[in-house]
Amino acid sequence: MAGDGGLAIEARGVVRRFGPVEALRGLDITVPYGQVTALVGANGAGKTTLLLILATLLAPDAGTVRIGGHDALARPALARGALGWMPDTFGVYDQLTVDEYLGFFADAYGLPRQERPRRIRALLTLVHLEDHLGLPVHALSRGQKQRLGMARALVHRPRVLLLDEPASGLDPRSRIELRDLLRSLAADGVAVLVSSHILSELEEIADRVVLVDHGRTAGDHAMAEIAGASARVRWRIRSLDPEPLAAALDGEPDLRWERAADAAGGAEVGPLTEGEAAGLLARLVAAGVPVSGLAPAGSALESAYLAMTEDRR
Ligand SMILES: Nc1ncnc2c1ncn2[C@@H]1O[C@H](COP(=O)(O)OP(=O)(O)OP(=O)(O)O)[C@@H](O)[C@H]1O
Repeated sequence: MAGDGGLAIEARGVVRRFGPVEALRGLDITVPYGQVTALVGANGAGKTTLLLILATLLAPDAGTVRIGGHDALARPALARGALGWMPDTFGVYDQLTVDEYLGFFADAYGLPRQERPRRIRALLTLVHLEDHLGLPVHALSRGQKQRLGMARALVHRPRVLLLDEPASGLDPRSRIELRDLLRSLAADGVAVLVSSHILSELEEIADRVVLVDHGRTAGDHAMAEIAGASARVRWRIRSLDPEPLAAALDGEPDLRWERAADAAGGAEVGPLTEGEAAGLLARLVAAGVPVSGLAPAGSALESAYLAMTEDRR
């Protein structure tokens, strides 16, 4: 349970093959309670395979998996009771109404009958689908189905939440709401493990980032370490006149830079820390370059991801 200092997820040496493809090659991961942990990695790195194994929906060929303190391979039913799972594709049951759908899962998880209507209403309110009570699931848009999937994952108040690409079909407002929901679940002690390719969004949601590469864990970092002032990121510099900027950047020893591709002109430099960028800015201004802007280019997590995966391509 949350607060006992135990780990929500602890998987060691997980191997999974699909014929000749070794999707997971001895992967290790630990996920604490009360935090949002992001799972990132290239297409085919093994994220979905890992999430399916953690959700007890796919058996590994080797390794150990503990979910909420339960051995997920020996006692999958106990692990399932502790976890909520939101896959990247919405399942079947399209003919049910929204409340029948949630009622079905409430039944499956053994929620007391008298508690059910209140729980379903609370969940629909939580994901802003309260006006859709009684509507058939197939009448929902993709983003609305995704929000219903989130409600489904939370039906039994799990302490461990596994989400595969939860934001992919969501509009901007729903994304912000999802972010707030995940943060508040983590604040309540829930362990959230979320995979996504939208790194700029993960940067705002996650406390930790686990990088999966070719079926193994290739990095495990606190977000503060990646996105804090000491993190090295790329910077965009704008200048009223691009030529003196280019000349000054050419004169900087060891600086990596290239001209920015957009119409506004300017350059992209780095990766540099905030302090190094400030020093560069001071030198450019002192050299008379008409600098009109300096800002991080893209998200810090994107920069860190590119740096971490650079020599693995
Ligand atoms: N059912 C399957 N049958 C055969 N190969 C599979 C199966 N599922 C996954 N794989 C292979 O295992 C590897 C890992 O796939 P997985 O879906 O876990 O990657 P991913 O990191 O989730 O990728 P993406 O970011 O594209 O969703 C890939 O090479 C994939 O082709």
